[in-house]
Amino acid sequence: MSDLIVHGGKPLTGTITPSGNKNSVLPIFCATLLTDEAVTLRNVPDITDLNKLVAFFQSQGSEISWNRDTAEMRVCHAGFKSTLENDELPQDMRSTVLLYPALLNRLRQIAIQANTKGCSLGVREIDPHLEILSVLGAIVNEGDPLVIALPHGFKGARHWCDYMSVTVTENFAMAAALAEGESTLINAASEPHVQDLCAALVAMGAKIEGLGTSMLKITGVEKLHGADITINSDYHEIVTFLALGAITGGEVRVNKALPHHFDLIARAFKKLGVIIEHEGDTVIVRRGQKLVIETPFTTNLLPKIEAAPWPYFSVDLLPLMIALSVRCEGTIHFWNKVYENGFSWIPELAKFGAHALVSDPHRLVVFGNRPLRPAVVDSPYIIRAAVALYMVAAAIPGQSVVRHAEIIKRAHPRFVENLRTLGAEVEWK
Ligand SMILES: CC(=O)N[C@H]1[C@@H](OP(=O)(O)OP(=O)(O)OC[C@H]2O[C@@H](n3ccc(=O)[nH]c3=O)[C@H](O)[C@@H]2O)O[C@H](CO)[C@@H](O)[C@@H]1O
Ligand SMILES: C=C(OP(=O)(O)O)C(=O)O
Repeated sequence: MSDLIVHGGKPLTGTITPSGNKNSVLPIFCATLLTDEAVTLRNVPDITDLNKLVAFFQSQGSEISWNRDTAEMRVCHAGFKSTLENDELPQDMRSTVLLYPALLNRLRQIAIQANTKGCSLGVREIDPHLEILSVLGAIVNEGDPLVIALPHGFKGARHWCDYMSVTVTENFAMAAALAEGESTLINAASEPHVQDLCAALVAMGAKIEGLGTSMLKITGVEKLHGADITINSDYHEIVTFLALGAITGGEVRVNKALPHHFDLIARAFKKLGVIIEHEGDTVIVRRGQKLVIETPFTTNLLPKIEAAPWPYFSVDLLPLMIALSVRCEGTIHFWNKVYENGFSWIPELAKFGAHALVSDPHRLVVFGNRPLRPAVVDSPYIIRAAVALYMVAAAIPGQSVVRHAEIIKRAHPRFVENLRTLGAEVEWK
């Protein structure tokens, strides 16, 4: 059941309620291990990454009750064992790194693989994580596996990151929340999910200033406590359904959006001719958008969408814009300032008849509106590349197949069910 069988060419129309953001729920779920008190989580998405972490915590003695129908979960780690049952932490997901601060706090020593895999967008570095853990008092012993020890607990410190890393910032916040003294992180990431984690830590009793900025100041507290936390909607999923409406010519409404996330996202859509509207917390793409790439006033400038750490346009949303541009009249340049392997899947687009040139590992030019045909394509291990390939298939009359698309389940529960409510003909096989 890993391939998507797609009968495309129909305008997708209807209303979607998005699920909780994977990149918010995973760090928040890992942060629950920082307390022995019960934490309630709401709007919890039933995704494979989270299920792996749940299985890991349960094998360690944590009590977890998860009502998947109401998306509510209660977590209590009072019974968490003092040694690890299994040498291996959950695999094939970047968020495994987010277990380090709480595990070190509880166990004082962990062994980890230097090669933690997330999406195959590029080298997923471990060094900046080891660096912040060391700065905050941990000792890293070379070897395979690497052994990290925390003999005396985390100690507050000041650190300036090489670059704004999402999970490094999240790990710093979790470790510093229970460190002795004050900590400062400069060049911190500020993605909505980083802000969500910091807000969740504050709800658990942490003292954090600078949420949403590039400098976090954290005063360590002795203990964190239980809390009731609602996971925010997944803006990646919201953009996915809006982009699907636009590429198929249908009208899609997505509710429960946070409008303040959408200024730059709406600008990116507009560069592709698509107008995004808001009615309260509902975001709308109207039927029959004219997919034409906006012409800049500056002569001899190729229109571009560039992705970098927030508040730039999000790199995880770039594949969705690339897919949309394939149906647009005109030529556009995409610049992925983050990952060196983010365009590895572009040759698959050519199988549909699309014309796209990867000019270097970070830059792509799409020559839009070429005649398209159904195709059988292979998804890489990149969530939104699989979604992007589906988007193009959904826009082309006839049967296409997106092989190995099951990676979508890492982030988007009920993906196919949601598509069917919009009138899509699609199934897992
Ligand atoms: C679980 C989770 O939250 N995963 C997200 C998190 O991964 P993650 O936290 O792993 O991503 P990072 O922010 O660390 O960036 C990924 C890689 O990009 C490179 N890099 C990044 C920024 C930069 O200015 N310079 C640079 O070189 C580094 O090699 C880095 O290892 O953030 C990524 C970037 O938004 C998203 O794609 C992932 O979905
Ligand atoms: C890259 C992603 O996730 P991860 O960092 O977990 O691989 C993603 O969600 O697109």
